[in-house]
Amino acid sequence: MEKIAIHWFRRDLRLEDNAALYHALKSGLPVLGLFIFDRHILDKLQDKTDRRVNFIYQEVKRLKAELEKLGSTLLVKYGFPEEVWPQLTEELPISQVFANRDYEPYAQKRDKQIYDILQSKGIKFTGAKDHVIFEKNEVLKDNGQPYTVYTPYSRKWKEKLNDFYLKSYPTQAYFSNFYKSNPKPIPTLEEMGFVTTSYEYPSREIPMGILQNYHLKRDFPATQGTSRLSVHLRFGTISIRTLARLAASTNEKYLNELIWRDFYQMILYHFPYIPDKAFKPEYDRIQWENNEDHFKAWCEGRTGYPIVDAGMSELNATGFMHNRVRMIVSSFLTKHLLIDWRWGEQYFAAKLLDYEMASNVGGWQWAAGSGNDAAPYFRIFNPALQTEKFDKHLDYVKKWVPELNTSAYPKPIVDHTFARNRAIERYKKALEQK
Ligand SMILES: Cc1cc2nc3c(=O)[nH]c(=O)nc-3n(C[C@H](O)[C@H](O)[C@H](O)COP(=O)(O)OP(=O)(O)OC[C@H]3O[C@@H](n4cnc5c(N)ncnc54)[C@H](O)[C@@H]3O)c2cc1C
Repeated sequence: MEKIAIHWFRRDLRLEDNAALYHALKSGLPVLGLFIFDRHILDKLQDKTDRRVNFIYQEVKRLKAELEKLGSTLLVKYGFPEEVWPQLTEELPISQVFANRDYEPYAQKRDKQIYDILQSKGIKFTGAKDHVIFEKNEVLKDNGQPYTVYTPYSRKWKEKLNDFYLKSYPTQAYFSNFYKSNPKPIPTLEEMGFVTTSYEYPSREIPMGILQNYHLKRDFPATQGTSRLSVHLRFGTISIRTLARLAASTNEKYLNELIWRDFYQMILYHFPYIPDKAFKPEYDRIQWENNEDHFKAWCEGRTGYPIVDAGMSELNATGFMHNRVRMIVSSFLTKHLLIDWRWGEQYFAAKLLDYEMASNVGGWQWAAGSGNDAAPYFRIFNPALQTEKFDKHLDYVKKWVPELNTSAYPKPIVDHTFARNRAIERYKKALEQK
């Protein structure tokens, strides 16, 4: 059998404008696509109807069908990558492997392990940048250190941006280089321990009208003012280059949000301890209340604070929550309830369709005040004022909390003024400790 190259799809579930796939297709070797349902990740998911798994499954099937139309196929495996790869190298004449880089700590460890396995068999493993516009050390301070504050980072990011970084990889021109194969079987979701659910995922189309008016509407959760593309950026079902190119020519505010995404990816890469520890260590001295009843009420949307409950109810029902409301509920958990931000981060990790470790940890540490460029600890969102400003007519609240103004709706679990003062005192005490 002739030598082949493998393109290992991970968070880049598309054929068009895909960096590593482009390099694979130009390698001169026939290219076979591979996707591994990774048991290190799947085994930890408790909800067997998990929306993310269903989403990935649907997209993997789409990718497989697209490849089969081109006379190729997608190999789909279920297992532990460090066991799947040695097996594949026995079964197939692999000479090179291509994949796009992933900056999460687990992925970095996994890729190093696979790199070593492949190297021991004389197989080259080539990585490419695809998930972000600028990665790792591409945007650094003048002294060579990573930025930890967003504003100067974004300034430098914009200075560095040019057409080269936004250009699409024209993979289509090389589609004839896919390895010719009959269709291969794919394990069912049920065989992998999950249940197939029907759920309508946000569209993969880029909503140009929303991008144009983004700066005016993005903060109002009752309106469709944001793009809802987060799940597609997370799994690479759209290309960040395509989106950033459109953003750069349409709406700077929208581009700024994409820069936040790059920023948090870069922060996680340079500071891989932040999923577990405060970026600013003194914040790990805070004495959290960690009241389990309060945490349960927050998770279930029964805090008696309508905007908080609406957000949690939207999250539980759909796997999505509007950014403004994410900010309010995370501030409420960490400040009003004095519950460790890691509890909230974990809850979001279990529920969010667009869960992305870098952005989620970044968002939570921002809310808790412990992050690299966080809200000052004494800035405590007032849920009532936030509602007045961003959901004046209670359209969002009423949609998600229909029991509002009935006897079924709970009384507030903490008093706002009491909670605010308690948080300021508690934070101050921790930060003043030597
Ligand atoms: C506590 C907290 C947790 C969060 N967890 C996640 C998460 O797990 N995954 C995630 O993708 N985003 C997260 N965010 C950021 C943000 O809320 C979502 O990206 C956004 O709500 C997704 O909706 P959208 O696609 O309509 O966003 P839009 O407003 O249309 O923004 C476009 C894209 O920009 C990126 N983006 C926007 N805001 C941010 C931000 N603050 N940080 C990083 N990227 C951003 C996203 O990729 C988003 O899809 C979190 C924010 C907070 C405050």
